[in-house]
Amino acid sequence: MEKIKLKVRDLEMEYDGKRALDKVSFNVQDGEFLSILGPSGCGKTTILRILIGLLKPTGGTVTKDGIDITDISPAGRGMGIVFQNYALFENMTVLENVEYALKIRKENKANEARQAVREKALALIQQMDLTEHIDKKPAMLSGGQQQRVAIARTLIMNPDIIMFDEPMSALDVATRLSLRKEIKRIQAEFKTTMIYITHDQEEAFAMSDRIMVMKEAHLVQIDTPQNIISNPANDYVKDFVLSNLQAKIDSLLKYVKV
Ligand SMILES: Nc1ncnc2c1ncn2[C@@H]1O[C@H](COP(=O)(O)OP(=O)(O)OP(=O)(O)O)[C@@H](O)[C@H]1O
Repeated sequence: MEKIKLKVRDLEMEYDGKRALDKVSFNVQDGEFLSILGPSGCGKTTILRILIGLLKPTGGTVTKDGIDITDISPAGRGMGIVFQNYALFENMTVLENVEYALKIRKENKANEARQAVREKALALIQQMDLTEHIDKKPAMLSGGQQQRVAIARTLIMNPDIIMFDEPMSALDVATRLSLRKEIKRIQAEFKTTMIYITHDQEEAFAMSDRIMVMKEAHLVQIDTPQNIISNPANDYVKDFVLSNLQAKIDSLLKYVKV
């Protein structure tokens, strides 16, 4: 039976009297890949910052595994986040970046714990295909490699939910495609619940179990990619989601010989 991982109810956010979220409610299933899709300024990042605990909502609740976490600090939520700009420590090597958070947590423990942290970091670095770059600083890596370091650094904390805030927007097309596969592989292997913010329709349709479409502080539709295509909630969904995909299909069809 499906289990609800996150329950979001009537989420509201106001910045200086301006509404950025208006009564947004949705569930995220355990192990699900949910994309939040919408144009710039519709409230995607605001939702993510509230879910992870960096921002306190002006109204509504967030429940994880049946426990109200609305007022719990980010560190106590067991969630990880991967940012658009990687947010790596520039003065640290790949290994130091990946180890950092877990090392801090276990700082006062025995050498044995430190050894365990090292082993876990090495295993993740290998899994993310970064072994040859282990002693390099972020500036010496490509954008895709830096994003893989950022993902390894998140995974070392064993989060049961990982949020991605437009993680591919600075990357070229080929790197995006390989990182998409990598993220889906991690999801399958670790059974992690993933919430993925994007304004790229194709990315959302290629990766998601369900897509949540937003417009101007409101949730417009949340459903599987198939159902959004076959049954868009309104003209906005049809235009924003589908016409953009159609434009891509049309441009590809030019290359098809009939
Ligand atoms: N700290 C803030 N102070 C004031 N207004 C803010 C703040 N953060 C966001 N907003 C406003 O709230 C609305 C939603 O912003 P948000 O960043 O959540 O949108 P978004 O969908 O993530 O956009 P983008 O795709 O451009 O990142 C926007 O109108 C934005 O200008």
